[in-house]
Amino acid sequence: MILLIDAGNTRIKWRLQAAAGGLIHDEGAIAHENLAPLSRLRSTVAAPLRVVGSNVAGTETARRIRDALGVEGIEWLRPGAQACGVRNLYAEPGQLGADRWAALIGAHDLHAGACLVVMAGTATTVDLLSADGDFLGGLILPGVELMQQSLANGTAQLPLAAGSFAAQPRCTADAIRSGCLQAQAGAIERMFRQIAAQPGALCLLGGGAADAFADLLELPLKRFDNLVLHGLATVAAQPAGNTA
Ligand SMILES: Nc1ncnc2c1ncn2[C@@H]1O[C@H](COP(=O)(O)OP(=O)(O)O)[C@@H](O)[C@H]1O
Ligand SMILES: CC(C)(COP(=O)(O)O)[C@@H](O)C(=O)NCCC(=O)O
Ligand SMILES: [K+]
Repeated sequence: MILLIDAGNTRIKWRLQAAAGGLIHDEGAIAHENLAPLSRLRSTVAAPLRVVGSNVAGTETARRIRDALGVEGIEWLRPGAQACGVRNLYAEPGQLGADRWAALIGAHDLHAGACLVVMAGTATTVDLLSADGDFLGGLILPGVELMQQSLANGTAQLPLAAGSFAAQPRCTADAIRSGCLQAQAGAIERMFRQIAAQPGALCLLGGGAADAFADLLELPLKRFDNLVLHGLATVAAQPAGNTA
């Protein structure tokens, strides 16, 4: 059995499957505060269990996950210069978030053409992947919630209110919500222009906040909620994956 773990800044997503490319037994998402579901999971799985993960939530999180699972050897993905047909063109490949790296590997495995890999999580990342597997570069934006919070935190008059999207917002709450959603959608559409002319160019969208603006996007779009986990499975299926 293999357990795949995507530890993000808001939540920890996990998937238990028979083998790297095998049948999915169970999956879920949990808050950082309560890792008990991972301990329960471990106790229901007959050993041996291989654990492969990506973590952008810090070393303390890695330690807590290890303790909750009661395993020593978690194979954490380390972004490098290349893996599974994807080449990392970051000036310092190791600086790239492990979740972005896994998602790019997952995207390249799923889609033959150029794609824009968008993950709407705590932050929103918008990453360009060429048809031949080059990660060309990408954006990091505050996620939808962080954008709204930053306005409430940084101003006297703006509340953290539940607004709705409007093309022409006419109240403060709607203006905030619409501004944050348009910022996300606009950044994504502008990045997509760089690959739009290529045959089969596609935007792959995932992450917990994707529903908030998916409908606004005017581009070829495919929702894929577990791109990071799919990428981790792709890495795990390699004879010598780029994990440590
Ligand atoms: N049940 C939920 N719990 C937490 N966040 C959620 C939930 N549903 C939607 N969200 C949104 O999804 C974001 C977290 O998405 P996720 O992909 O798990 O992020 P990360 O990988 O950064 O942990 C939150 O910022 C929030 O906007
Ligand atoms: C950009 C991120 C904060 C996104 O994290 P998330 O929203 O998934 O929790 C994460 O991928 C990260 O810490 N990256 C390291 C810096 C980089 O990718 O350039
Ligand atoms: K993530």
